[in-house]
Amino acid sequence: GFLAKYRKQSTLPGPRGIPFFGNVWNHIFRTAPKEILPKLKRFINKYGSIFELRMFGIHYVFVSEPELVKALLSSSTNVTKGRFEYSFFRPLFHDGLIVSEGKKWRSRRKILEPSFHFKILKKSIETVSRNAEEFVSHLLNSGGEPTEIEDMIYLLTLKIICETAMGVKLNTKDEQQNDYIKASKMSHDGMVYRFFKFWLYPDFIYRHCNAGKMFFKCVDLIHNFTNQVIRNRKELFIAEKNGSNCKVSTKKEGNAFLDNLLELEDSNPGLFTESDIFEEVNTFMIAGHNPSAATLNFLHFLLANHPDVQEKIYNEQMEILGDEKKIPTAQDLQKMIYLEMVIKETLRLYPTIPFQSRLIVEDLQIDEKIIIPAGHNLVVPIYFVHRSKKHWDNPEEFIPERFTPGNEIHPFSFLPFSAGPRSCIGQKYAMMELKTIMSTVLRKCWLEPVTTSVTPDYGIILKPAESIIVKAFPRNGNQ
Ligand code: HEM
Repeated sequence: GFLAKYRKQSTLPGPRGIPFFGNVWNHIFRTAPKEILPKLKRFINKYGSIFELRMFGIHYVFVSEPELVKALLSSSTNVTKGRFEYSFFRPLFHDGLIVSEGKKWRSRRKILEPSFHFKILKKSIETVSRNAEEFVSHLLNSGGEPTEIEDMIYLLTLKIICETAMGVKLNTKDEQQNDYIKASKMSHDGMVYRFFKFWLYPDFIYRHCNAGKMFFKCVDLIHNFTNQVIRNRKELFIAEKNGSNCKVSTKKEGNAFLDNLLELEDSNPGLFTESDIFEEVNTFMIAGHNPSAATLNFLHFLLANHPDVQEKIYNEQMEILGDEKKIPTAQDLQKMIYLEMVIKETLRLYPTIPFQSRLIVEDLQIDEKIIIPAGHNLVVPIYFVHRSKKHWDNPEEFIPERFTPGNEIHPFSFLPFSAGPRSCIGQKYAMMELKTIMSTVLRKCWLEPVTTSVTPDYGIILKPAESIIVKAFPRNGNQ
């Protein structure tokens, strides 16, 4: 009977606001984007693990205590994304898995999940390895000179997702893929920019201003590239199908993601359409290359600055694989315990998706006293959950040993892939990809730092404010 239902006249702590604009206007909108993370940190320090920001009657409840986060992310009903801020995503993602809701999301998730089954992922290791080797030779071509790695890394992960999931090999010399990567980054920055400029919220205004025009130009470029990938694969798919009387699916075991969708279209005419294929291929091409690339960027930075960790990974690699050329098998990847600890520690310090939000569709009791009413948004600031002093010793430091198997870690204090029903569908894929790439890079290269410190920048994808520059030397060459 003591449950004090938290109503619109909030009893939750938070900075003071003004009517209509709430407290977002003076505390967030008027803050430079690079000051947002420090500001949110001050709020958490001041108001604790649950506080509220409000604007235009929309409530954002920030929850950073793992037990409370658990109530949210384990919920099977609160799986809808924050409707307002995710509406900025729609022109880019349409109604793909990242933003879809309700029945559509549930059925799509079920259809798409088997494409990321372990059996399928196993088949991608070789492709990932081959692309990683090409990346290593570019890196080593620099002859030990300071090299900015971000562009090379984005191209690497884009090529990997296109080849493994879409069955389309990109032409290295083709400028279009670089334009795609640039447009994809700019569209993300564009969405963040819009969020801070409330007068750009109405679509009819946004479409006519320079920022909006630039955003839609990027979206067009991205969509054209996606369509080209689909066309390329579809031509092959049709040719294969016409070449034999049997269905394509019976010929190949463990098809790539796009082949599965083409089969669905083929066997359910009218029910699974071209536009259904487009929205998911487009979604998976973006989500499948962007956070992995951002993570690899941070990984190279951390490893260049921690030679002891690099050496330990190298030793583990040699123990498992024996030499620098061997392509790892799925079992080999499973044995790379220390490398996995390093990847996890990188994702703890730099969770490349730093915030998640959910729309509460059914009143949610998150502890004995507090019920968040339907209609509010809950935001999990993962970046701060990962740096909480309560749950991590020396949280600001890079200590892979904290992930030694057997160490006790609250499962909801480490959420780089989120958790529960709406967690990352590509989590296993990403770990396979990151391990395979780092195994290839570190067996062949020794990294030294040029960039020695970074400041993470607020964004949909967490990125360093500075360019990451390293020097790469061959491991068994003239070091
Ligand atoms: C290090 C790499 C990655 C990280 C850190 C990451 C992180 C995340 C997180 C935190 C979410 C939940 C987002 C939210 O709640 O708003 C998510 C969702 C998603 N991720 Fe990943 N991801 C990674 C790689 C991938 C890859 C490789 C793919 C595809 C192959 C992928 C596809 C998706 C999709 C489609 C969703 C939406 C799932 C749904 O709503 O049902 N991600 N990811």
